[in-house]
Amino acid sequence: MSHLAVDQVEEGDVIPAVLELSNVAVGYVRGEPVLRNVTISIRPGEAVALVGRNGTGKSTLLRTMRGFLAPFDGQVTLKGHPLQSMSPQTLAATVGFLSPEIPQAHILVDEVIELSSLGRLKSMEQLEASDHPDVFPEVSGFGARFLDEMSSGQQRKIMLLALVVQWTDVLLMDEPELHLDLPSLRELHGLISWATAKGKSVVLSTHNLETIRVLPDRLYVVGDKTVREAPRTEETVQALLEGDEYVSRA
Ligand SMILES: Nc1ncnc2c1ncn2[C@@H]1O[C@H](COP(=O)(O)OP(=O)(O)OP(=O)(O)O)[C@@H](O)[C@H]1O
Repeated sequence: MSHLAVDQVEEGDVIPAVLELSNVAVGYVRGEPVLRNVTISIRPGEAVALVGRNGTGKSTLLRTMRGFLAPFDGQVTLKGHPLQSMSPQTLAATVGFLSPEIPQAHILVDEVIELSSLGRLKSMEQLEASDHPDVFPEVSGFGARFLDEMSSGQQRKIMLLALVVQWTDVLLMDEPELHLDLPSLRELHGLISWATAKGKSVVLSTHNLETIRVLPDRLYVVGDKTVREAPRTEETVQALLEGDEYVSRA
């Protein structure tokens, strides 16, 4: 199934979802799902944020979207195909995943870029010379540095660039703001907007107020063992600040 490029879409067109969850129940112990009745549709070129209190299931949902966790019930489809039937190679080539943990690998940044881009780019220098999001300039000269000899924020920036160079249709980010300083938060938003402008879909979990207020096209609140879409309004933000899991529907 092919997808329309974002600039080919006209008003009234029905844009096929790139990633769909239908009535999904998922968790770690059968019979005790963390989430149930989850129905979500992610379209090309949109940024979607998952918000909600600690332990409600945002990471669980992202892991399900990446195929790391199989649903107990319901179905996840990627570009119209059941995700569970896809090969690990196809899945990895279609859905990228940024984990909140930083890999403690003694590996050069140039190697991270080369491995992540499957050899398309050999170095940070080649990344800089290619079509790329113009962000995080302070790590641009870090090609010959080791990942595990950098600060947490610097590592996070490299991993964000590594996610982008995978060139997947879907980018999943579990709390991408972790360790970033305040100016870098704006750059993260720039990186995500760059990706969505290229037709990529971004799904991220976040506890960051600025991200929630300015970034996502759509917002899903995770709570009460399920997921609800909510409008990106100040009213929703206030409800989230008060810990109200019954945030009104969009
Ligand atoms: N590997 C695991 N095995 C068993 N239970 C788990 C595992 N990982 C998470 N859980 C449980 O699943 C529930 C949801 O956890 P999850 O990490 O998805 O929450 P979250 O919304 O991402 O939280 P946070 O905002 O704190 O990152 C929690 O009750 C948690 O204890």
